[in-house]
Amino acid sequence: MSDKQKSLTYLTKYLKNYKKPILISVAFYLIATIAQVIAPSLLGQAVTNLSAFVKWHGSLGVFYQALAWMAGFYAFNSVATYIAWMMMTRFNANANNDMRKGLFGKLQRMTIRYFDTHQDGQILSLFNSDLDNIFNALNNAFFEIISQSLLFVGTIIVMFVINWKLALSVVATTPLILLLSWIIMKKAHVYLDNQQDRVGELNAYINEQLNGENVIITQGLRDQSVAGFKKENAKVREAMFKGQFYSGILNPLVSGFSLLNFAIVIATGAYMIMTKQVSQAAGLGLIVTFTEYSWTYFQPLTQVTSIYSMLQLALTGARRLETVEEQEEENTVPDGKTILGVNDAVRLEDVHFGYTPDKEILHGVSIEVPKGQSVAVVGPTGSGKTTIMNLINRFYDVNSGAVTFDGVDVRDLKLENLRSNVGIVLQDSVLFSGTVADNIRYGKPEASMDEVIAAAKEAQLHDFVMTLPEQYDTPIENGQANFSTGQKQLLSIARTILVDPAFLILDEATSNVDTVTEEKIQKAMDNVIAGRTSFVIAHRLKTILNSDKIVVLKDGQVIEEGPHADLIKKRGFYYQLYTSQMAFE
Ligand SMILES: Nc1ncnc2c1ncn2[C@@H]1O[C@H](COP(=O)(O)OP(=O)(O)OP(=O)(O)O)[C@@H](O)[C@H]1O
Repeated sequence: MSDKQKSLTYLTKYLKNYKKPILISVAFYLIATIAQVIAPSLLGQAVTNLSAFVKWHGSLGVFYQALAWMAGFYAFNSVATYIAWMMMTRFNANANNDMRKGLFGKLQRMTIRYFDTHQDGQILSLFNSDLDNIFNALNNAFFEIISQSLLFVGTIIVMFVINWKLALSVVATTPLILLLSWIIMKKAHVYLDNQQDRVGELNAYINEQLNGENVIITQGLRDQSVAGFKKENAKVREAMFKGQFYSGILNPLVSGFSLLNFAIVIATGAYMIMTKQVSQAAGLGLIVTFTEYSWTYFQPLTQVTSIYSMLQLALTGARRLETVEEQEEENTVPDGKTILGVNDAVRLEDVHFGYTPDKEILHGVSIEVPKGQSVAVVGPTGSGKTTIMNLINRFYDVNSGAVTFDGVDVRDLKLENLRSNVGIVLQDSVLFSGTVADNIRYGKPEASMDEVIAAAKEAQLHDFVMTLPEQYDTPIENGQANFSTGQKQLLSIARTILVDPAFLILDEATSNVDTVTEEKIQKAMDNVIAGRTSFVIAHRLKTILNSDKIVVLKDGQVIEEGPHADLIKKRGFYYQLYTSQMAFE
């Protein structure tokens, strides 16, 4: 699909529900245009009558009558335009609302791959730049184009009906204008597209730097961060300048041509009077009428060129949003099977997987986590531990082999059913706005306060919550500053305990917390693991000594497995890992 088709597909999709208000507004614009197009001919009549009066001293009745009609038509034009504008503003707000909802909903259905490969800032700019551009264009440009097109066509028809020679003189320069506009618009289109892409990149940079502010400050990287910003900002400035420059020169160009046309119209009218094609009075009337028409005729051209950049930015936005709409969604397997807990085992069976086709990360990994047992996976950084978690939870699909729950391939399970059976405690726990209790209840909103407190106790969080000013009703402050990393992880464990998943994945993170918190986390983890089928990604071997089985992963392959004591006896890779870690404890 071409870029233009993409933009139109997107806009049609969201605007087609508003056919009725659009048609009514167009109808009112049509009425307004008819009034606006007729008014100048009345002005001409008035002038003809006035000049006849000056010459022959007849009656001024027609003059006053024409003036009154003209005022009436202009008033009618204002009222109809006002009604059309009101309807359009309302429908635009609703359509933009639909687009925002559509985008957010779509993002919620996207695959993890999309979020892994797109920066937050780029995604945010869809909301705060692209949708805004569409809103502005719909409000200020879309209907302007409709009304101006109607005015344009109407003016041409009326001009040719009144006097074809003068009508020709008005439209004489149009082919040249259209050719020049086409050339300039093509150039502007490229630069305006570029402008939006650069704005997206700048947003992504700002977002990344703000997220990494702690590191920037502690590592003394502020100058570097500002230098990076200046570089990205300069790209935006350059793209904006070029985009606005090319789209901006259209307007003065067309305005220049419209002035030239006044001269052409007056000269043609004067020529017609001098060559006696028309009487002096009628000729003067025609000149006044056609200078007015010349203005009305050029108005759409100047208007459209002045809003061109706005329109183009909206089309670019629509294209970028349509690209998002086309993205692959998570396959929810609506007709899939369901399981009720884990009754046998969760298995990885000869799994091969790579995030990209050219780089395989897991090379035939097989792991079995029998019901009720805790299996830990250890291995050097980058060996593929987190990748296994991503496959079990079906964030990604295997290239070959299978991940099975009680023998059922996860790809055959309803996604909702799979996720409801799996609970994950991540290293980086996220708290949402709301109270502490709301956050513990996150996965089970209907949980009673007693259940919340019991989960918090089991997760070793209760004592800390009792020290907070409003205890379980304490709001999570912006930026979650009232919670430390360790406390956030305890809260995340409490959340998981409350949901009571059949299968648990723990991405253990005891590395950057103090020893007291570390002990608490350890205790909470032991509590949450007890009696549950679980898979623990271990970074510190001390924490997994009691696991039923330890799987050692290296370069995407299982090289050893068994209980801690057996692996130590074996004196292989695990033994080396363990002894080197213990030396630092
Ligand atoms: N979203 C991704 N896209 C592409 N490659 C990825 C992605 N996530 C991880 N990788 C790559 O896959 C490999 C395994 O990464 P993974 O995160 O599974 O390792 P890990 O054992 O969990 O490491 P760590 O102990 O540091 O967390 C690495 O080479 C990593 O660069």
